[in-house]
Amino acid sequence: MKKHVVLYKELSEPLMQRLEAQTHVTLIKRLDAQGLEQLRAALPHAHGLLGASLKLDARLLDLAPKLEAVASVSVGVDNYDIDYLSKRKIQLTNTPGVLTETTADTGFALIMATARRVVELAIKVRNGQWQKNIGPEWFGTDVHGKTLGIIGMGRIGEALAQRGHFGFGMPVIYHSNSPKPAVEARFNAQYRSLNDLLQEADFICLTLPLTAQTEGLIGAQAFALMRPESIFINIARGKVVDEAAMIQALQQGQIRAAGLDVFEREPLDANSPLLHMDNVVATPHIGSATVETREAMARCAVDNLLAALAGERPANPVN
Ligand SMILES: NC(=O)C1=CN([C@@H]2O[C@H](COP(=O)(O)OP(=O)(O)OC[C@H]3O[C@@H](n4cnc5c(N)ncnc54)[C@H](O)[C@@H]3O)[C@@H](O)[C@H]2O)C=CC1
Ligand SMILES: O=C(O)C(=O)CO
Repeated sequence: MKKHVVLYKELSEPLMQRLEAQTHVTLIKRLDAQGLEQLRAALPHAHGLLGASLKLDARLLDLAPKLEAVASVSVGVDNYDIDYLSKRKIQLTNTPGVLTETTADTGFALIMATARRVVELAIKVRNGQWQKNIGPEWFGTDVHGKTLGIIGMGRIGEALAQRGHFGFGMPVIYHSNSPKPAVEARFNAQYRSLNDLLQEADFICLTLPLTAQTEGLIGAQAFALMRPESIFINIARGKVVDEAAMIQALQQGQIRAAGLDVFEREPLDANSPLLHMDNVVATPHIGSATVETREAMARCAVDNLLAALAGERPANPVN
């Protein structure tokens, strides 16, 4: 008998065909109010779930007594109650690795955009404000040769270090759970305490997961340690940062600029002060959002789900 899978993310035709060949699929196209209703109605029959961007807590999981596996189309797993999934012996999987390079590209795009004021100045050109040779008031700051600070030296942190070290001649300093000698050797990187990194780095980049330990890690005290010429980049998760403290740091000139792909609440509120600051580049959580990478992530999630439902060990177990 085929098992029942609930998808809350659309898949490409080839992946859909693969999944449908082996399982009964219920597709929920959008997680709006109606989609959530459909999800609740489908959960009692579900053996497998596949999707992203849904807070999957005990309340929802309790609607799914037959659930065996959840395949997240993401590397971050902060949306899942992992302890409860484990207690219920439900296999959670994620998609590490396949999105690493693309997400590091996004990080570097934010570094370049903030340092060279790409978005702010492109808007001025579009608005007809470029009417004479530009002066220092439109100058940016160099990226090459500046100190790159990475908080969370994992897969994406390393890919960022690679770009900074080999591509831009940047000295790399990092803070992580523990020192990483192989990374230090490869990128001539140096370990720092969190506070030392915040004081020393020209670019402070977050590439660590959202966990109970990292929630709110970068707050008012952390921004107070940064320098007025520092640029803050967040491609990790919004809740690692105290957003109100970050807004205050930007308003008071405690830091030069911020490049933000993730926010405390997503989508970002249209009234957020961040949207009225020339020195903020805000993107809509596009870290892994390329055609190629999103397909690779979906393929990885389908592989994981089918393996788990077949009683095999999936390639990317989380619990
Ligand atoms: N903006 C976006 O679209 C994307 C965001 N992400 C986020 O990036 C995160 C990192 O992804 P990967 O590099 O693949 O994960 P990873 O597990 O390879 O790296 C995370 C690193 O952070 C370190 N870390 C964990 N807790 C820490 C703490 N309390 N203090 C210091 N370091 C700590 C770990 O030791 C590890 O080295 C994901 O969990 C996800 O939240 C990932 C992909 C796309
Ligand atoms: O994979 C993740 O964790 C993301 O944030 C989206 O790619």
